[in-house]
Parts: sequence; structure tokens; C-alpha cells
Amino acid sequence: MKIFSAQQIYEADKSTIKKEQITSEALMERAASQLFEWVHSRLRGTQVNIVLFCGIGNNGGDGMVLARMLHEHGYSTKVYVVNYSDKRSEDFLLNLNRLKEAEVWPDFINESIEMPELSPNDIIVDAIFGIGLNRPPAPWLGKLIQHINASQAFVLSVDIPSGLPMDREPWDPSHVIQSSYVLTFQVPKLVFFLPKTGIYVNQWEVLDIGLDQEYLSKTDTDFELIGRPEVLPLYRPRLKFSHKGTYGHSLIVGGSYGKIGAVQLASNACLSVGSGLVTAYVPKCGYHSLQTAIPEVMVLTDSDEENISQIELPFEPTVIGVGIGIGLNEKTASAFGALLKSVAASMVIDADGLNILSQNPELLKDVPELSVLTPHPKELERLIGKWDSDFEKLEKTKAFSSQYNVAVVIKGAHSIIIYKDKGYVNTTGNPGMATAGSGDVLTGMLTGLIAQGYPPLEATIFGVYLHGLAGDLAASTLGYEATKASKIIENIGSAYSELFRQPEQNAQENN
Ligand SMILES: NC(=O)C1=CN([C@@H]2O[C@H](COP(=O)(O)OP(=O)(O)OC[C@H]3O[C@@H](n4cnc5c(N)ncnc54)[C@H](OP(=O)(O)O)[C@@H]3O)[C@@H](O)[C@H]2O)[C@@H](O)CC1
Ligand SMILES: Nc1ncnc2c1ncn2[C@@H]1O[C@H](COP(=O)(O)OP(=O)(O)O)[C@@H](O)[C@H]1O
Ligand SMILES: [K+]
Repeated sequence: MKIFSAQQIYEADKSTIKKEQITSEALMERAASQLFEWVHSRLRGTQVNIVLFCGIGNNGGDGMVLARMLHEHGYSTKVYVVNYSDKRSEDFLLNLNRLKEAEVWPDFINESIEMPELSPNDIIVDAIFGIGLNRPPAPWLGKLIQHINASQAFVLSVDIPSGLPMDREPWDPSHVIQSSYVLTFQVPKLVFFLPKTGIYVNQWEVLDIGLDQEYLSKTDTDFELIGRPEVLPLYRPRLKFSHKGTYGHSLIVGGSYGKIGAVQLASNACLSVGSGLVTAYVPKCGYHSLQTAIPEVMVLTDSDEENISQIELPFEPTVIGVGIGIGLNEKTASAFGALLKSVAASMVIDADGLNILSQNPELLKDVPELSVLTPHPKELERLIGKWDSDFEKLEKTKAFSSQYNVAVVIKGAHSIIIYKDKGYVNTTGNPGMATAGSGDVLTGMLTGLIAQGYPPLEATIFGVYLHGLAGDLAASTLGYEATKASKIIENIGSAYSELFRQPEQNAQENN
């Protein structure tokens, strides 16, 4: 699903109005009836106090229409107009009048008015600011937002939490609505997925308000949200007359004394995702444990007992996953540098492999094109330098990716894959995956997918999604705390099956 900017959403809006020859007010009515249906289908007339805070732009206009519909259906509502400017939008004014015609009389809140009383049992609708927020909310608005956040009530935000800008981090983190649920129009917003801005969104859902499909499909976006529909077409079915040679020979290079487990996890994940053959290259000390733990994996050892010091390969791997548990030893760094120079195959570079690159930036030019780098935030900072916001981080990563022609996975709660100017935002995964070794599993999975012939960028998009899905399946039975890296590997098979599972509704229809 594409992620559009505010500007593009306004364009889609205009294009819809023109093409369908409707008024903007009709589009607002359409959007708000979706909001109403959502609320009504859940409350089914339950008598609960619904308090609506509406701004004076179109987000507030949506709130006005929703208030009218709720009132017409017998809900108990209290409407506040948050009067932050004299520049009221036409559709807001129109719907304010309609609300009054329906005999609902909103109270106006401004700087000099006391904060309204709120109860934890209220349902609050937040329609103060939408995607039009373009400067810091005034201090009194900030206080109102803090007051709403302190109410402990369920807060339903219209389109986006008020106070959250579309293209930057908030000016004051405490002046943003903490939403329980966001009903967002037509398309998800990038800020829902970034660490510093996603924290205001507990859950979100897209409401289809029928914006011009042609505009939406022909317009290129900087970011795309990766869900099952995006991932399924990337899947490469296994062929009946295939053999292990069809699915590539992966090499996993890593490990040092005390960190052989990382190679074990990566090699196991590489096999479990479907690589035909897997060889691990480790310091001598890793030999016995690896051979015992995973009999399917072949093991080559370095001449050094505890560290990788010189990588000699008796075969040509399809792809190399390198860096996990490797350490920052000088000999290891020079062996890694020599490996980069001698191999043309794509690599998946992780952990200390990335740190060696940061410490020796002259090596970056030798990284094979279309390799995949999988940094967590600290490793990314060492590679690209500090950033002052999540947005700058994305820009710097795009520049880095373009400069070296590599894909970069910014790992985290919503891992984002950057390739040149484009970002792919992953939707799977859970906090149970914040555990030792889960990144090693990802490295193995991406390596194993490239081995099977997935082009590196597709392998990365597919693999990051599958990794998160395997983690979700692990957490669904174990809970977050007990989910550990090896359990993610155990669920790779189920994750593949899950990709093809029919939604329950269809399954019932088929019966
Ligand atoms: N296509 C769609 O998806 C549809 C979208 N719809 C809805 O429209 C919403 C966008 O509406 P919107 O453009 O009127 O902007 P909104 O967020 O209500 O702000 C109002 C105005 O406030 C101003 N302003 C900004 N910052 C400020 C500040 N700190 N303090 C004070 N003032 C400030 C700024 O005006 P300015 O003063 O800069 O001229 C801004 O224009 C969208 O989120 C959705 O709910 C649906 O109705 C139909 C289909
Ligand atoms: N809160 C979270 N939600 C979803 N995925 C997460 C979360 N925390 C971590 N992950 C995923 O787990 C992996 C952690 O990688 P990394 O930090 O390199 O771990 P390690 O170095 O221990 O192997 C990444 O793929 C990341 O996206
Ligand atoms: K809002």
C-alpha cells in the first residue's frame, strides 16, 4: 500500500472532486459517514458519553458531521469547537450550521476558557487538527491536548492524532494527542511507523473514502507499506524437478570465541528459509558446536582458533551472509576487507561486519553492488552519522544507499528497507523480537532467500516481512517475553504457510 504525503493527499482530494463532479462538502460527508459507521457498528447505541473536540478546519469539519450523525442516532454527545484561528474552512462553517440546525449547540474553547471536565469513561473524538497542521500548536492548545491525554478516556483520532505533523517530529512531544485508535482516511501516514512519531498511535485503521483510484495508482510515492498483498507476488514457488543445487549455496561467515551461537542461528535460519546448501565459515573453536547443533550445515574453519583471520574459500558461494558475531579484531577486519575485494556475489552484511565498515570507510567502495546492509539504529548511526530526526535519518540512509548501490534495512519496530530514493515499511514483528539473536536470524533468512534466486531487494522486502511474521507466530503461542531467536526460526515454516492461508471469511464461504 502506498504511503502518500499530505500534498499528494490534497491532490487526490482535488482530483476526486473534479472527476466525480462532487463538492468538497460531499466528500466530507462521505468521510464522516465512514467514521460514523465505524463507531456505530461498535457501540450499537450504547449510552456512553461521546465528547468531540473539533478544530476549525476540515478535520474539525469531519468532527462536526460525525457529531450530527451521532446525535441523529440518539447518542449522547458533547461538542467543543477548539477555536484556534479566525480562518475557519468553508466546509467546517457549513457543518457547524447544520449541527446547530440539528439543535446541537457546541461550546467554544479558546485561550481564556477553563478546561472542560472529562471522565475516564468518556469516549473522546479528536478532530482538532488533521494533516493541515503546519506550525506548533499555541501553548493553550498544548495544555488542552495534555488535558485530554490525562483523562484516561478512550481517544479516537480522526485522520491523525492532533498535534502530530505529517513531515517532521512534533515541536513539543507533550503537545500531541495520545490516540487509542486512529481512523485515517484512504491511506496510512508515514508518521505512524517511525519511532519518534509512531508512539502517539496505539492502533490505526484505514477508512476507504473512495478517493480517485486512478490518481492513487499512477502517483509514485517515496514510501510503501509492506503487507501480505505486497509480499505474496514476490514468492518464488519451488519447482517439482528441482534439486538442492537449484536453490543456491549460501555461505555464512562469522563468529568468534563466545559468539559462535550467532552463526548457528544465522545458518539455521538460512537453511530453514530454503537455501539449497549452507556452509558456515567460523574460527576453529566453532567447529564442534556447529557440527553438533546443525548437522545439515557444512563447516569450514579459519586457521585461527578464536577469530576469523583469513578467509579462504574452496567453492564459489551464491551469496554470503557476513558479520554476525565476528568481532572487531584487526586480523578479522583485514580478512573481511579482502573478502569484499575478492567476491562479486551479493552480500548480506550485519553486526560487526557493519562496524568494521564504519571504522574503515574506505572498504565501502568494495561492497558488492546490490548487497544488503542490516543495521540496528546504533550500527546505522556509525555508518551514516548522527541524525536530528527520524526524517533526517531516512534522507541520510537514502543518500547512503544511492551512493553505494546497496539496500539498507533500518531495523526496529517497523523495519524500513531503503533502496535509493524509496522506502519500504514493514508491518510484521512484535516487541518479543527485541531479544538477542533475532537480527542474526534475519541475516540468515535474507542470505537464504538470495541464494534461492530472489533478487536482493525482493529478498529483503520478502525476508523482513517473513521474519516478522515468524516472530508474530512465535509470540502468539509463547508470549513476548519467552519469544527468543531460535523460536523465530522454528516458525519460519508456519510463516510461509500463513502467507497462503485463506482469510477465515473466505474459508467459511468455501464450505
Ligand atoms: N482527502 C482527504 O483525505 C480528506 C480530508 N478531509 C479532512 O481534512 C483534513 C485536512 O483539513 P485542513 O486542510 O483544513 O487542515 P486541518 O488539519 O483541519 O487544519 C486546519 C488549518 O489550521 C491551520 N493551522 C495549521 N497549524 C496550525 C496551528 N498550529 N495553529 C493554528 N492553526 C493552524 C492551517 O491553516 P493556515 O492557518 O496555515 O492557513 C490548517 O489548514 C484531513 O486531515 C481530514 O480530516 C476530509 O474532510 C475529506 C477528505
Ligand atoms: N519492538 C520490535 N518490534 C518488531 N521487531 C523488532 C522489535 N525489536 C526488534 N525487532 C526486530 O528484531 C531484530 C533485532 O535485530 P538486532 O538488534 O540486530 O538483534 P541481534 O543483534 O541481537 O541479533 C530486527 O529484525 C528488528 O526489526
Ligand atoms: K485529528
